[in-house]
Amino acid sequence: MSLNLDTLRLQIDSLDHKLIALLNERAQVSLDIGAAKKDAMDPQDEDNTHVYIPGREKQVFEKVTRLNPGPLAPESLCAIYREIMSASIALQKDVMVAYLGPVGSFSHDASIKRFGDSVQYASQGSIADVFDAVERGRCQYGVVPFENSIAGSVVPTLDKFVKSKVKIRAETYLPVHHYLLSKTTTEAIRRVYSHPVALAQCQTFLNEHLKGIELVPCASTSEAAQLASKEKFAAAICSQVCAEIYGLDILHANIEDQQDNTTRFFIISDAWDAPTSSDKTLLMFTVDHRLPGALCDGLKVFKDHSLNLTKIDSRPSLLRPWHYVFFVECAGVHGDSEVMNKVIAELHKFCLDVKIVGTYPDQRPQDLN
Ligand SMILES: O=C(O)C(=O)C[C@]1(C(=O)O)C=C[C@@H](O)C=C1
Repeated sequence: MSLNLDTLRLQIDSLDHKLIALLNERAQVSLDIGAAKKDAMDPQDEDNTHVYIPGREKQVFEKVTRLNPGPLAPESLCAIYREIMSASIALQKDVMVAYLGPVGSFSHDASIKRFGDSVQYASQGSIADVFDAVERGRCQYGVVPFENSIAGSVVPTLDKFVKSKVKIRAETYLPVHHYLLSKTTTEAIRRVYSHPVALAQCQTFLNEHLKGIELVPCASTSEAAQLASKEKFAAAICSQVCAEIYGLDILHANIEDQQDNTTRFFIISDAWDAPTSSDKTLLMFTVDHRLPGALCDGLKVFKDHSLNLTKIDSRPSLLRPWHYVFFVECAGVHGDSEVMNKVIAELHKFCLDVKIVGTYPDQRPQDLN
């Protein structure tokens, strides 16, 4: 038995030898890719080289899943590759990612799942601060929540897109499970902290277990946990990891109204990336309310080009009173394509302030496609 175990461990040692050599060989190629990317840039602009290529990463994950003969679970192999590519990014360039913090927020989780452990992260106090960090160049990438499957659009993110110059470079979907954390018992809670979008996802639970208790909106779910940890009779609705980070007890698990609760995040930056085999594009335009049927005419442009709409929303324009900005996302088209150029030109006939907010590889989970 013990001889067998020793022999098997020798086999693992020998395989690790080969794995380490191969991983470093891959890392060397990645460094060469980094140098090639820099070479392709204007020397004045080298600092703006993009090392994070979401379309290429999607291809790598698809390839790895396809090639996997087992017994490794596909999720395990993808997690390993997440870290391989994270290290690859860090070798090519120091990358800083802004997220809505503090640590333990769902934005933090989404960021780590997207960029891995080898890049650096900068916690921000609000969604607006994430946009600012990217716009001012303090961070090359930022991660912001865009919409939730129960609570709908995240309004501060939509409103920032109206004024900001940042572009959407990638999207990512995160399954979201909420926990009620506290230092006291459910019966003794006097106040519940959380992000308004998280509170909206737990209406049924709150009505059943904490009816009439004061609900305090916060900038993030992890800030809620931080605040609850400083009070004796407070609780937070947040992620499970906040229990350990902020020293709170788990009183109730999975308290969201629907178990398939999912939040979509955008990775924002100063530029989007080249087309892939399957992209989506988010556009924004203002409708001239003096023209009857202007919105209808605007939407017909997408129909005329056989573009499937995957999201539509509107917000007050913030630039002109009683004008509305419409956000329209369409699938199967890249922002730099000829079709999109035609769509933009036609939209200009009925709409004001037409702009592409971003274009990114379609990352919808299989069951949403
Ligand atoms: O293909 C590239 O452009 C790379 O930089 C290589 C690589 C990888 O390690 O596979 C690393 C980072 C990118 O986000 C995508 C892929």
